[in-house]
Amino acid sequence: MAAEPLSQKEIEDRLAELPGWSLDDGRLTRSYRLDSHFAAAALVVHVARIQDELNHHAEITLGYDTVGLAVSTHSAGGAITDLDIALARRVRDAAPAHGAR
Ligand SMILES: C[C@H](O)[C@H](O)[C@H]1CNC2=NC(N)=NC(=O)C2=N1
Repeated sequence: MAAEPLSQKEIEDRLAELPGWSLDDGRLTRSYRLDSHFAAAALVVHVARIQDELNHHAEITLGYDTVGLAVSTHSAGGAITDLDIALARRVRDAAPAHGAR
């Protein structure tokens, strides 16, 4: 079944449990800072594994000590759906072990 677009209120309710995540230009976004470039790259690899498990993929930007994520659901016309929320929750739970903040 195709994922349904979330309403603004549903997005806001879910964002309340996703510290640092926000809605930016219609995409769910978060930027993390890490202790080194290698730590940032390791987070990218970890997120890539999560994304393949979920079959849902964000645009990822690797900087010197930063990782930027931006996601929406292409198959829902670029809307925010629970697939985006599920990915953000998995990343939220995985990031602290990398020292991401
Ligand atoms: C065929 C495959 O299921 C789709 O292309 C998946 C892959 N990853 C995806 N990622 C995102 N962000 N949106 C999608 O609609 C999507 N669809």
